[in-house]
Order: sequence, then C-alpha cells, then structure tokens
Amino acid sequence: MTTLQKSVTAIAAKNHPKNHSKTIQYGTAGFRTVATDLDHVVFRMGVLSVLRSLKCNCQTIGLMITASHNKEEDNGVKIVDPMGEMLEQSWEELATELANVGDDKLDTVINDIVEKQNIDLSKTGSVFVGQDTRPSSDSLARAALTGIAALSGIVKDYGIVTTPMLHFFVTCQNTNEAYGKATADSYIKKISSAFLKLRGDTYEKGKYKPEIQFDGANGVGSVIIKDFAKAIGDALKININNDRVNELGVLNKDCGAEYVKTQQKPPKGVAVVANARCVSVDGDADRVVYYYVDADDKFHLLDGDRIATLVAGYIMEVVKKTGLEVNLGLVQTAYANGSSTAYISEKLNVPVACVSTGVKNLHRKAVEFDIGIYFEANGHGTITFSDKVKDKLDRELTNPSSTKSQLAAMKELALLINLINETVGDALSDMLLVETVLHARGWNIQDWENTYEDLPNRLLKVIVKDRNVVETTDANRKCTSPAGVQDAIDEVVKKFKNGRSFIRASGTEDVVRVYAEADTQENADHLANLVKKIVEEMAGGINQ
Ligand SMILES: CC(=O)N[C@H]1[C@@H](OP(=O)(O)O)O[C@H](CO)[C@@H](O)[C@@H]1O
Ligand SMILES: [Mg+2]
Repeated sequence: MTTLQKSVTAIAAKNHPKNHSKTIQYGTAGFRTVATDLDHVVFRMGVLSVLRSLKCNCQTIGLMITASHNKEEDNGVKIVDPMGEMLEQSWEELATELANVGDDKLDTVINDIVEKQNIDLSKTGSVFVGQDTRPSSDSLARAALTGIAALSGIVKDYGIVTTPMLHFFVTCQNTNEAYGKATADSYIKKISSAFLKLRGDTYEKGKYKPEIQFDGANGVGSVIIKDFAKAIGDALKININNDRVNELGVLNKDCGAEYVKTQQKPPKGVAVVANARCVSVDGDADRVVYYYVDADDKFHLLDGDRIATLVAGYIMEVVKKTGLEVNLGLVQTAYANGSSTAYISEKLNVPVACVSTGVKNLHRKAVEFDIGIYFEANGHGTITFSDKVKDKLDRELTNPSSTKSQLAAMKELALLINLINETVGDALSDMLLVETVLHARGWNIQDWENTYEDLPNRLLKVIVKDRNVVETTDANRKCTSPAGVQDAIDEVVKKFKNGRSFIRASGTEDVVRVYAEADTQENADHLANLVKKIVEEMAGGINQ
C-alpha cells in the first residue's frame, strides 16, 4: 500500500499548524532557529523520520531535539541515520522541502516522497527520540511524537540525553546489541568500565593528577557527567560546575565549549585555580575543549586539534606495539591549526586528510581508514574502527603465537575501542579518552601543550547581503566565487610569514567566516582584517 492511511495535513492543521512563512533549511547541524518557529518543523521531522526508517528496511532512526551550543531560546532538530551517522545528504533536501510547504500540501509531498523513494507504508517504522535541557525541548519532543504517530511509527522516547547518547542507542538497536544495549545504563557502563580497566590501580602517575574541573555549560552534559562520576569514583575526581540543577544557570551563557573556544577565556561559574586541568563541553555534549590558567593568569586553550594530536600519537604507539597491520589516518578541516597538521604529518608520520567543514564530512572520510581519527578544531570528533580491525583484533587476541607485549597492547586497544563512542563525537567519552592518554603518559596539561606550538590565528565573521555568493572548493580552502576574491586573498597572504587564510559561508549562521594564521598574533589579526575587507568589498558586505 503506498498511500497515507491518515491525512497528515489534517493532523498538522489541527495540532501543529505552520505559523510563519520564513524559509528554513536543513543545514550542517539539522534545522536550527528560534524555538518558537520550530513546532511545525519538528512535527514534520517526526513524519520524515518514520519515512526514513521505512526506506532503511525499518531500521531505527534517531530524532534529536537540540540547538547544541546556541542560545537557550533557540532550538533545533536533527535526524540520525541507522548506523548512528548523520542523515544522508539527499534526504536533507527532502527534509527542507517537507519543512517549508504549506499544511495543505503535506499529504501531496509525503505521497510524492513515498512514491519516489519506493516506500512501503504498510510496514512499521521505528524512531528513537531524545532532547536536550532547553525549556522548549519538551513541547517540541511532543510535536515529534505526534508526527511519528501520524505515520503509525513505533517510538522510544529517551527524554533528556546527550546527542551522542542518542547516536549510540540507534547504533545499538540496529546492530542487534552488538554495539551494546540501547539504554543509558549500558552506555555509562560500557564506557566507564573500559575507563576503569585502562586506569588500573594507580590513579596518580608521574605528573598526572586524577582531578578535573568540569564546565557542563548548564546543559545535559552536567546531568550525564554525574552518572559517569558515580561509576568512576576516585579513579578521576570530577568537580562539576555550571550545573543547571544546582545553580539554575542559563544554558551556554558565558560558559561551555563554544564560549571558551571562541572567546579564548575561562567560562563564568568555574573558580580559577592556577594550572588546574579544566574541561568545557557544549549544550548537547558532543564537543569538548580543555583549558588552564597559568600562575601569571594567562589563559591556555587545548582544543580539538590538540585532542586529535594527543590521541593520534598515543593510538599509533599502541597499534605499533600490537604488531597488527593497520592503516591509521587523521581527518581535519581547513580550520585546523597549521602547526597541528605539520606535527601530525611530519612528527607522528600519520597521514592527514582535509575535508569540508561539518562533522558528517569528517566522519565519512574517517571510516575510509582502518582507524580514522577526526576532530574539528572546536572539539567535535571521535575515532572510528573498521570491522576489519575489530575482527583482526579478536582473532589475534587468541593467537598463541602473539607475544606477551603484543597481547597487552591488543587488550589495551580493545579497551580503547570500548571507551570511545564511535558513532559521533561524544564530549564525555572523548574527555575520558584524553584523561586515559594523559594518565598513561604521566603528563600534566602543560606537558600536553608543549608537544607543539600553535600558530597564532584569528577567526572573524563578516555580514554580507547574501552569504551564498561565496562558493569554495578544495575542502573550503579556495574561493571560486565571487570571481577575483581568491586572487585578492592570495595577494595579501603572500605578504605574511607563515600566512594562510580562507573564507567560506557558514552553514549555521548568516555570515561569511574569515580564518587567518600567521607568525605572530598581530600579523594573524592584520591578515584576517585585510581578508575581511576583501569580503566586504567584493562579496557584498553590508558593514562598509
Ligand atoms: C568554524 C566553525 O567552528 N564552524 C562550525 C559551525 O559551522 P559553520 O558552518 O562554520 O557555521 O558549526 C558546525 C556545527 O556545529 C561545526 O561543524 C563547524 O565546525
Ligand atoms: Mg553540540
């Protein structure tokens, strides 16, 4: 049967009518805007996620209500594909179309998708729903549930969870629990027991001290970290700050990973203790950055590039010790600091690939390697392990000819795999991975920082009439439109030692971003401002 049993148009008009005519687009991170504009969009995404499930042989699809690091008044919705990855690109277009048509056209558009995608509506779709802690998330989650019910989908509503937990649950469900059980308890247990085994009985090692200051951005990260803290106990003392429950702070306001990374200063709500190792996560706990303030009150940021280099170096060493043939690679975007790229490719000898901005692009590339490590500079990333590597590891762990040290390394690698949430960047699992590597190396945060020196850099935003006039190629590193812009950028970059700069239209904000690097902070700022001027003059800036 290929026609709708119930009229979605009628349900929408009655319960979730479209109440504005603004166009909204499924962008880098799903739909994201002020929460009051989203009710009909989320209802429709409930519908679409059932269609997606039916298209994917009735496997479970995830639907997450969150606007991540954005303001508390914003919200958003994103759809998770069966293996925990982001929604397939061609469906992003269907999502955009479905979100924007009038209520009266809904049945037609849905029937159209059903026909073109060859979907069998007599089968039953399945959707997992999760939400962040925003005040608007509850009612939006209800809109999603109504949308799912409109197509008679089966639903499991997880309530407040981190985005990476929802990705984890979806993967567990669709692998028949090979990846774990699709419950919060199983998620916490899988990761924390791997962490405890890796840590062993000695919590303090060399210069490593098992204590961190944690900034939960007044979001779901501060809720779930408590479950980890309980499971981990003294192996790592986690001092939880910006905890919405105890302090009623506003989500992401002057705190969280995005604030710390872009403002380059410590978050409000965390007492400054000289040289203490501090961690900030974002509003849905898929990004993490580290920082510390030194004895001279100077702020030091250790971002996604630092996490990538730390874990790549360590995992490569462990892999070498196993004696297994494994191809390991690291994936970055053009925003990665040039020094981190040089360190990874020249010092660690790990191949580096550069892809367009957006976690989905990094993830897609990472899975091409046996072990793929990816992190955006903003702290969003993870490590993926191919089935080939996992099978090899299983086989070799029982191979009598493996040496004792090979076996120990293989056991360690197997535990690292369990510690990592491979489905998508997971701030809490990534944090425990960083803690594991620092502990294994006996390092404090300064030792980690001293591995290489970042090139000074500057990220600016330019407001233009239409950001879509800016088009890029070569993983965002070359601007192809408007004509002449790239030549102008090349001209100014040439004048700076270690100069590098590129522009691209943001996928999440109505701006063009300018990134610049150079030998000194003054030069990086100067270069960024010169390129900003080029954008203003040649790409329709409205700030002139
Ligand atoms: C420079 C920067 O940090 N860009 C971020 C930001 O995308 P833009 O397309 O640059 O707005 O949000 C994305 C989603 O969170 C993230 O993937 C990306 O890295
Ligand atoms: Mg996020």
